[in-house]
Amino acid sequence: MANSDPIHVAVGVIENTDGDVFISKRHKDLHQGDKWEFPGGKVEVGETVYDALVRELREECNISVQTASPLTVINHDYQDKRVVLDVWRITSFTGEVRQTDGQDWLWVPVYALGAYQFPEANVAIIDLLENPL
Ligand SMILES: Nc1nc2c([nH]c(=O)n2[C@H]2C[C@H](O)[C@@H](COP(=O)(O)OP(=O)(O)OP(=O)(O)O)O2)c(=O)[nH]1
Ligand SMILES: [Mg+2]
Repeated sequence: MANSDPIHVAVGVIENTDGDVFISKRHKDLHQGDKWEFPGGKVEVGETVYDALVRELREECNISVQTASPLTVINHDYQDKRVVLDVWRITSFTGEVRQTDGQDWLWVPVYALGAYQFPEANVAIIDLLENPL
């Protein structure tokens, strides 16, 4: 188990009107590189997780989150790093979703998410999307 404090990450599940979910591919040099992810990033000092969610989705996908609801919180130990993924479903936003930093991106129907390689912590998120409580 990694000794350092876990990294708190705000993660957004964005759905379009067809019910497809936006995913993008992490740069190969990053932690968990070359895997698909939901947009998001680290909560900074002095920020709430919701602030971080809004900021990251503006930075990474060019949208203004209007409302979002908490979906789940995933604690995961990658051995080299521990993460707490604070996952939100984006319930309304303005702007047009686009990838802003050159990563590959896709809209994928929920039932097809299983065909993409995500970091291990995402398995529980995808399971929840496929089988809502
Ligand atoms: N954004 C995101 N991160 C994820 C997902 N699944 C998962 O395990 N992670 C992990 C990978 C990283 O260790 C961490 C997110 O860190 P990050 O490097 O993307 O954070 P960031 O966007 O703030 O990046 P940076 O400013 O530090 O470059 O969470 C996911 O679906 N989305
Ligand atoms: Mg990020």
